[in-house]
Amino acid sequence: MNDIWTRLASCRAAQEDLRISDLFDANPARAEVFCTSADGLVFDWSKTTIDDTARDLLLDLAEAAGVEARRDAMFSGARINETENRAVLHTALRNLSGSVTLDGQDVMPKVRETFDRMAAFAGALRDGSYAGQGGKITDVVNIGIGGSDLGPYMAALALAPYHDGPRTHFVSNVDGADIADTLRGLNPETTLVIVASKTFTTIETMTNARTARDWMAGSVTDPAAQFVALSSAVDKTSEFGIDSSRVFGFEDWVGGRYSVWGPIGLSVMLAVGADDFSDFLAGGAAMDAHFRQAPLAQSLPVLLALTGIWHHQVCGYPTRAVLPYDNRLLRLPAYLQQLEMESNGKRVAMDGSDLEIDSGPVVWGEPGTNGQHAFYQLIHQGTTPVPCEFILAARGHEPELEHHHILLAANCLAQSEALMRGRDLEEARKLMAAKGLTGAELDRQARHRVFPGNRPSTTLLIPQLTPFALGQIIALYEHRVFVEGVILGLNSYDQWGVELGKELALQVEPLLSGGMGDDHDPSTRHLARLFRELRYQA
Ligand SMILES: O=P(O)(O)OC[C@H]1O[C@](O)(CO)[C@@H](O)[C@@H]1O
Repeated sequence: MNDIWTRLASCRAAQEDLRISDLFDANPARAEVFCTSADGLVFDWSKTTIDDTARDLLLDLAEAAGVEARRDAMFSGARINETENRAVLHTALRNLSGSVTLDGQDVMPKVRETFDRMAAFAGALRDGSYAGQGGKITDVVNIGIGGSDLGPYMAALALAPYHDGPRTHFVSNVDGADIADTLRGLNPETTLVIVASKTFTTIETMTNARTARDWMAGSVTDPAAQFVALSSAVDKTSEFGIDSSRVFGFEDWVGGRYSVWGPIGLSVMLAVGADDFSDFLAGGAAMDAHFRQAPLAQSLPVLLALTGIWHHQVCGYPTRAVLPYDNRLLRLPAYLQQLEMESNGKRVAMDGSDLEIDSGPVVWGEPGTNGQHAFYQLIHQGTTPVPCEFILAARGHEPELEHHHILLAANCLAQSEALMRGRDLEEARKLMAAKGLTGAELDRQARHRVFPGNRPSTTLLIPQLTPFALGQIIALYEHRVFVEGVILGLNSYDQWGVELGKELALQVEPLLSGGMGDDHDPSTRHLARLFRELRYQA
């Protein structure tokens, strides 16, 4: 592999004066050749500096890393999460007719049974046969954090046009403002609280769950009857007092950030119904089938991963932006931040050695067109290129507002064109001359109006943001993370990097109420003292 990395570096070095537009001149079919589709999803990666040589080397890299063998190992239930000795089988949650054996046992009967229980509960809640102590459930509050919040929250917003169940709310932050603002205005007698936590020990979630239970107990005689638990620690859910009929469990082979497909997605199922939720699963399963069957050169997850590797590890661009031109994908960037950065933000390889190459990039983003009026200035004219990943649906859900959708789409395509094309000094000078400027002032003003261009982007085009398409998109990004992780040689499925801060928070807490805390550094002790002083000032 080292040899391929070296050749990739040389290939990039040889591109010093290359402009993406030159690649289109050299190959009139580039727009079609560097555009790959699967099951209605179109991935355009032509507006990048990946030329034929780079593409072939990147594909060699995927092959040399053993992506296909590792992929097959994942789907077959091998314990590829080696630092936690766990299988990685979230894909089983979306392929209900499949069969997967783990330690000699078929895991699917339990998965199907849990799905059926979820669907029955969702049906009962939606038709009112399961009700709160004040009548039909009107509001559902999902309490969770990280993967127990970001996935369902993102999906519930994305599927708003399909939402015909109770209102859904999401509380994640331990900041009391989050739960206070959410519960204010809700009726405890018609509210269902979902405690979503894989471990059922996460301090933020358990603190919020207890606060919600106290809130409920102020109004109803049996608060626990309006609580549901989603967890892989089923024993802990009974300690909390939730009846086993409203506990939906899952196994440790479902990672937190990969868990929206199972019980953690219950809030989404309550909102849109079991049929639409099944379509979401079907979209994920269709992407799984594509990933397993398509050759590397035709595989959307592989190509998305390889553009990521090219931009970050080869070109050295430190971040990438995810820019959905779809307001309902508002939480997709936040969701992908956890998916990508918690999975691939690591400095040690699977075998315990230091990673010899940069791990995953910083991921960030915001829906267009809002981002255009905020940070696109930097994307167009800042000194560091930001590879942009545009996402666009051909159809919206508001036929009466079609002109909005056309404008939205025009902006999306215009941005990727502008990023690639740029505007040179000569053109900028002409613009300034047309405004009547001359001499040094013309030069000065023109320079500010130059766009360097040659900035890479990809575009994912979907027919419409349906439950099926959302499932495809999420599974696509999950597998992209997997492929990048295999190429980098790290374990995408653990998250040891979140532990130290959690441990120290428990030790800092007494310091804030006046404890000695000699174990802490001078700055932390000083800040804690200032915090106490400010807190107790009148
Ligand atoms: O579902 P749990 O166990 O409450 O964990 C929540 C989140 O905390 C983490 O473990 C670390 O922040 C995430 O991986 C996970 O999604």
